[in-house]
Amino acid sequence: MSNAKPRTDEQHTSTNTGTTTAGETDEAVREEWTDYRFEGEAKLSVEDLDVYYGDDHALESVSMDIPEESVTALIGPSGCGKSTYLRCLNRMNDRIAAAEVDGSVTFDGDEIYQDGVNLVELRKRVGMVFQSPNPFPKSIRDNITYGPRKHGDLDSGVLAKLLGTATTEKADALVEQSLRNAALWDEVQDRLDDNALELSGGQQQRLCIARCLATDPEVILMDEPASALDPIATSRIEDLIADLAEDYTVVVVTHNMQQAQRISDQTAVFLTGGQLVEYDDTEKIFTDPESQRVEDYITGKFG
Ligand SMILES: Nc1ncnc2c1ncn2[C@@H]1O[C@H](COP(=O)(O)OP(=O)(O)OP(=O)(O)O)[C@@H](O)[C@H]1O
Repeated sequence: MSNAKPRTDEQHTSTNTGTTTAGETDEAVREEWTDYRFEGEAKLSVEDLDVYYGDDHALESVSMDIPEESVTALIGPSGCGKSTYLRCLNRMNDRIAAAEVDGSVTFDGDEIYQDGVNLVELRKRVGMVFQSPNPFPKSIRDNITYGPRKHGDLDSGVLAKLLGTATTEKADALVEQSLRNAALWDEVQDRLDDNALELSGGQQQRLCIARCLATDPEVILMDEPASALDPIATSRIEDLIADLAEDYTVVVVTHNMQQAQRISDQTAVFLTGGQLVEYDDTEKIFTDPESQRVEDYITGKFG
């Protein structure tokens, strides 16, 4: 999965008391706990991000680098800002009239919060999968080809170059490739013209992932992608996420701490007030967190 590496002891020196030492502020300590270092490039880099919904300060000065080709889990109690944070990464909060975003997010080094950014292009490169499967009420095939057709990608652009010549052949190849990558091909290859709403919930969610893959993203944002699914379907989604991380940068919100431990390379813990309190290798977060509040949260003492 990831090439992310833990910090060295010199870089990672705070104690496990959750309290401040003389002269330090809470902020200073938290910054140290959230300054996750890794080898390789940051795919997304978030700096001093604040989000307000009217008077509600939903995210408070969050800074966080996300390593490429790995799984980053976002955990924390309800209302702590995980979904808000996720939506900042492809500017989906722009669609919420009350949301005001302040700060910087760079994607491959380019600022996404600047004038002139092509949001359609951004959201193709930074795709999103939601909590409840939301396939279009169309055939399985059309669910996959809808986006690329709408954006003309079957006739020009990267997908066209990748996928043969005639448009129909390109579409067939795209459908098969996307469904294979979403681990759904074997189950639906004989029913591509059936309505997607006839699929099971777990199949619908994998179709939504396939639909996202069909637009050729580099990052996949997932907001509790398995919370509406039964244990078997959840397990398939978890396996799929692990596979996807070989080629994509995956950021996933989950309420399920066992799931975060199973699927992620690094975990960010948000707590009440929209604060990122600790960000580190998943194993470290779940076995030896620095913050007492994080320890209390992951051991079920609150939240
Ligand atoms: N569209 C919105 N309009 C107004 N306030 C919102 C909106 N979306 C979220 N909020 C507020 O922002 C805060 C953070 O919400 P958010 O959904 O990001 O948290 P979360 O950690 O994802 O919660 P959950 O785990 O319950 O999904 C909450 O106080 C919430 O009420």
